[in-house]
Amino acid sequence: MIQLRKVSKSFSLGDSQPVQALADVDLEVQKGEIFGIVGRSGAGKSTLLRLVNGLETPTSGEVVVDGQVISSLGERELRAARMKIGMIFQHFNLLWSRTVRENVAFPLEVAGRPKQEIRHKVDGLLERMGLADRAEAYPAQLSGGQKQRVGIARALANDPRVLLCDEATSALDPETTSSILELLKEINRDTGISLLLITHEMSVVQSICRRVAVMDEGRIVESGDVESVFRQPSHPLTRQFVRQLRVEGTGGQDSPSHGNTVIRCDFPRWDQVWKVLGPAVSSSRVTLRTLDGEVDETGWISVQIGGEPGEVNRLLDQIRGHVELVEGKAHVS
Ligand SMILES: Nc1ncnc2c1ncn2[C@@H]1O[C@H](COP(=O)(O)OP(=O)(O)OP(=O)(O)O)[C@@H](O)[C@H]1O
Repeated sequence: MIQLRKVSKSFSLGDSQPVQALADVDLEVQKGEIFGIVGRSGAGKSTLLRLVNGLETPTSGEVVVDGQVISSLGERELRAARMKIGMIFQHFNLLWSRTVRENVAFPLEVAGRPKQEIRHKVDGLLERMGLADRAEAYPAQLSGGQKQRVGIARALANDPRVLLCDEATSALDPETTSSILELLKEINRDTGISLLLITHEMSVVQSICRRVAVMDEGRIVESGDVESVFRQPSHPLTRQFVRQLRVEGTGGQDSPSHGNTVIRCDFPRWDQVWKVLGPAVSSSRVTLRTLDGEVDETGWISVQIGGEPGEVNRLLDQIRGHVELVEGKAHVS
């Protein structure tokens, strides 16, 4: 569905040396898959997304979306192609002077759809996003999670084939992050839309992606199935990311449901962490935050579990199936 073939992008800044944001990137996102790209700040993730929706053109190489070479389309064709590529953002990018309904209607108005069709479509999307009763509210009157739901509804308005997610949960607390990720999973399941998301949070990748690519200095340094990459990370940067397994919360101000459950896990080897916690996290709506410890150095990590109490208990029950869990301590032998 999305292909990058030998894509490089450099930016020239006056007389200084050009900045190489992407170098020789090959990437393929299949139809209906959820693909994650992780990397530190400046790795080139946003540039990659901007190339996919045609906001940037590559210095060399080719970007193909749904069979169309995005990088060589004329202005009018590009506008039409962009309608089939939805995008959601970390800071939502909503129109603040428009109501929820008007925000979602906006891309349909731009596409010149008839009024009646717009009304019908927007009603359906608001219903689907659980926002029907907030249709006449303004973005400033909504919570972060609700704002992102408006962003998602707006991105889906023209029935795109691809949804690009730019750090879509980075500004949200752990519980809201879980609900937004769950919603994205459902949308992917129900519509078969392909999702390409960029994030610096491995927990996001762990929760919803099937495959992942790790970027560093404009290059993809490792990629593959999430499970195998997490189990046996080969690049030092990937190891660092996997080791973190960290959810950046809201500046340490945890909601009550994110702060109550802390377990210390004794792991003889790093790969056990993924083996035990990975499947449990994938099948429940929880987030994990590593508080302390390094498996390689201390032999344990302490993990704070966030989410609804029922979901947290479900995760603990699943862990119990694999490890001995005694008074907040899990042992793997
Ligand atoms: N329009 C631009 N002009 C000049 N340099 C740019 C431009 N856009 C990006 N860059 C440079 O390209 C490199 C990659 O930036 P990019 O924003 O793609 O990284 P990123 O991984 O998304 O980082 P972050 O997570 O901080 O957003 C950086 O060195 C950045 O300064």
